Amino acid sequence: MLDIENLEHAYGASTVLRGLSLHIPAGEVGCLLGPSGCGKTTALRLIAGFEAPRAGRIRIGGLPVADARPGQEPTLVPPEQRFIGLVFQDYALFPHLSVEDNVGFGLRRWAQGDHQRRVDEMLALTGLDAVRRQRPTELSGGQQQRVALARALAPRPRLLLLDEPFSNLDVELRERLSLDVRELLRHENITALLVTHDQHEAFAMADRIGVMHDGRLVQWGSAYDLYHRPASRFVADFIGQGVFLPGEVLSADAVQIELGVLRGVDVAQCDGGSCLALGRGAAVDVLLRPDDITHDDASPIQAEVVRRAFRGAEFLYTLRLDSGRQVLCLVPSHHNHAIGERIGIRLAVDHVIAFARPD
Ligand SMILES: Nc1ncnc2c1ncn2[C@@H]1O[C@H](COP(=O)(O)OP(=O)(O)OP(=O)(O)O)[C@@H](O)[C@H]1O
Repeated sequence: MLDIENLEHAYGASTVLRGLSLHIPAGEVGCLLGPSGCGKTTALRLIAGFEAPRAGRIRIGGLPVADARPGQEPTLVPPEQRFIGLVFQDYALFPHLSVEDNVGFGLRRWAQGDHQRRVDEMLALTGLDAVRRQRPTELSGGQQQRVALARALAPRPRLLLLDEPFSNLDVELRERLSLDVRELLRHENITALLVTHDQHEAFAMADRIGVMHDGRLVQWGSAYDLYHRPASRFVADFIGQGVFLPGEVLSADAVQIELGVLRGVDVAQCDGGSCLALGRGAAVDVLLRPDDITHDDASPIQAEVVRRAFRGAEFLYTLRLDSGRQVLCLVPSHHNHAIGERIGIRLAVDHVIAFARPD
C-alpha cells in the first residue's frame, strides 16, 4: 500500500533523508523510530505531500504520488488528492465544532444518510458516543486524540499517517490508547505509518518498525527482531536496555566473556553475520539485556547491587561484577535486595549478539 524508494531530501544545504526505502503491505502498521532530528517527520511530510523530495519515488496503493529523478520534471500529486488521513500530536481539532461535527468534517460531500451512519460508526468505535455534542475543549487529552483519530479515519483514507500522536498524554494513557488504536486500525483494515521516538508506542502499535539514524533506515523489522537481533550497535543501543561486555570469539557459536562461555542457541551474530567471519580470537563487545541475566542464589558468580529500580512486578538491578563492569538484571520484585548486597547471578542468554570492538 505504501512504497518508498530511495527518498532523498534536503533543507537548503543540509541533507536530511539519504536514500530511504520501505514498503508497508495493505492493512499493516509501520513505524519510523529514531532519535530527535533523524528525519522521521520529514519522511512523513514527503509522503503527505507537504514537501517535494529531491530524489526518489513514493507510491500509495500502487499509484505514484511523488517521483523525482535527476534532470526530469518531478511528478507531484497534491496532498488533498493523496487520500491520506493525518493525526498529529497537537490534535488540531476545530474548537467551535462539536465532536460529531469534527468527526464528520471530511464527509461533507457524502450523501446525508451515509454521512450520519459513518459518523455514528466512528463515534461508537472510538468510544465517543456519550460526548458527541460536546466541544473539544470540554474533553480530556485522551478523548481529544480519539476525536482526531475518528476524524482522520472517517473518510476511509488509503493511508493513515500519525506523527507522535500520543506524546502529549501521560505514560499510562499513552500505552492504553496505543493498544486501542491498534485494534481500531485492524478493525478498519487501515494501512498506517507512525512516527515516534517512544519505543513502547512503536512496540504496542506497529507490525514493522524502521529504526532511523541520520536520514537512513538502519533496520526494518519486527519489534522482536530489533530487540533480539539488532543489526548494528546503534540499533542495539537505541532499542531496549542493555550493556556491552568485552568478549572473544571461540567458534561459530561460542563467545567467551568474563561471566563464562556464551553458546548461542541461535548462532552467535556479529554485526549481523557470523562471529567466525571476524576470526577466532577476535575481540568483540557482547550485548547483554536485563533478561539475559537471572538471579540464582546457588550460582558461584556473585555481583554487588549498585542501583535498583522498582517496576512493580520486577526490580531492575544494576550489578557490579568483580571486574568493576556493570550489568543489568531483571528480578521478580519479591527478591528485595539492598544496595551493597552481593547476589548470585547466572547467564540465561538465548542468542549471542556481539559487535566487533571498535579500534
Ligand atoms: N522546515 C525546515 N527547515 C530547515 N530545516 C529543517 C526543517 N524541518 C526540519 N529541519 C531539520 O531537518 C532535520 C530532521 O528534522 P525532522 O523533523 O524530520 O526530524 P525528526 O526525526 O522528526 O525529529 P523529532 O523527533 O525531534 O521531531 C533536523 O535537523 C531539523 O532541524
